[in-house]
Amino acid sequence: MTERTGISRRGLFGAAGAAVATGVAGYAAHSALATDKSQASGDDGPVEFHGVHQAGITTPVQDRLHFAAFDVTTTKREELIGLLKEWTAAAALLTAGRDIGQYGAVNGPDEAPPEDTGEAVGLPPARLTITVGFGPSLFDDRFGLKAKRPKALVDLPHFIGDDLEEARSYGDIAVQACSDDPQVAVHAIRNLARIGFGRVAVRYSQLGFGRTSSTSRAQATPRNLFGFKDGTNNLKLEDADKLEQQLWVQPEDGPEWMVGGSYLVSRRIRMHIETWDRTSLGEQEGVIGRGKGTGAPLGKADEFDAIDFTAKNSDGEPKVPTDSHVRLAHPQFNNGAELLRRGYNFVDGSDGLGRLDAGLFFLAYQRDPRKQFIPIQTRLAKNDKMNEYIHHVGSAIFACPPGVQPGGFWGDKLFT
Ligand SMILES: C=CC1=C(C)c2cc3[nH]c(cc4nc(cc5[nH]c(cc1n2)c(C)c5CCC(=O)O)C(CCC(=O)O)=C4C)c(C)c3C=C
Ligand SMILES: [Fe+2]
Repeated sequence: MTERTGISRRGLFGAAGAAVATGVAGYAAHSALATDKSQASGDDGPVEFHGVHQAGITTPVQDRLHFAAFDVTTTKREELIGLLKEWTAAAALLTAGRDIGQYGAVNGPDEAPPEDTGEAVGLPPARLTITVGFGPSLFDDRFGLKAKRPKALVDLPHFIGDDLEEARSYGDIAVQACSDDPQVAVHAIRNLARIGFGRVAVRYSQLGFGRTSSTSRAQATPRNLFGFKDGTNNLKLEDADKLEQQLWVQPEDGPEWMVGGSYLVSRRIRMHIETWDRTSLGEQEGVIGRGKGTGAPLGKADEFDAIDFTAKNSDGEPKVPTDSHVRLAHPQFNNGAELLRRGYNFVDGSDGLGRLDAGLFFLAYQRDPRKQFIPIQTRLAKNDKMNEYIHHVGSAIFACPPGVQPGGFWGDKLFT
């Protein structure tokens, strides 16, 4: 497997490039870029790629997303394994803020296409994480993986109101690239797709421009396109015990190759923001079950106050309505089940009917979707008042293996 030989995008002009005579002028031009920090904001450093768990799950949610689902087009198991090895090597470089390949974007021979597409030259790592998952369809007969399919990797049932588009659903392999810089996230997916040419094809991809949750108490809670704080009662990386209970696959769960991994459910959810925007503030708050300004549970003052489901208004009705989103999704009414949500807002142009194609690309990680996403969504699909303003148009589920150890590759234990 390729070692970390890639060229630093910011210190592009050191020893590695000196041996290559071509493109010397290019070095100077990019060197100027490399010292220009104007494109960076906040902590623009790298996130460690290797570890017990994959990065990009509990990592404090970055601002931008490029998500892609791939269909595997080769039928050869060895080619699939080769691809995962190449992807892993490339991802270790990309997340470190380095060009991929030996020569990167601008140091290779004139006669060949550059190994790296180049649009991230001069940009910092911008906390890029790349997270991979395997869909149920990868465990069909093609690659001898049938017996290795985890029991928890179920085909999601049809939920009431589902209006799924095949072309925006499912997929053999998911790649979630998150970064604080949209160009860095897009560069990652583009280069992985390019490496995969002839072995995988992009089935669909989704850009997300604003995070809709926080996965750390150090992060402020962002707002979704309904204008509400989203992610208040999310699983947070500081809650180590809860993460073992609710997020990471445990040895007793099996299969062995998934221990330390997690299951990802993605849902492309259209939000009818034009209708929402004509709805009164009181109605909006009743739909969510929280105040729009503070994010506090109805009847409470602070965002992080506990929700009191027994509190009543003077008319005897619950302050947090029985059909409100937070009531129906709360662990108290779902057998204790929780999710680690790290979804993103999207606006993908308009729908031809005078409405924005806007919504939430919902991403939720969990230990077992049979006990978490499926029962929660079943409840929401039946009773959630929010259903008047949303509909689900894309859906997928993936088994995300544990983290990669140095010298290993994504899903290596699956293929042993
Ligand atoms: C099946 C799981 C969920 C889907 C699908 C979902 C869609 C969805 N949610 C919002 C906005 C908010 N959700 C909030 C809380 C919340 N949502 C879920 C699950 C799903 N949401 C859970 C488990 C929770 C936490 C409930 C709790 O424990 O209190 C909130 C409130 C703030 C917060 O706690 O995060 C908002 C706002 C939208 C707009 C949406 C689909 C478009
Ligand atoms: Fe929600």
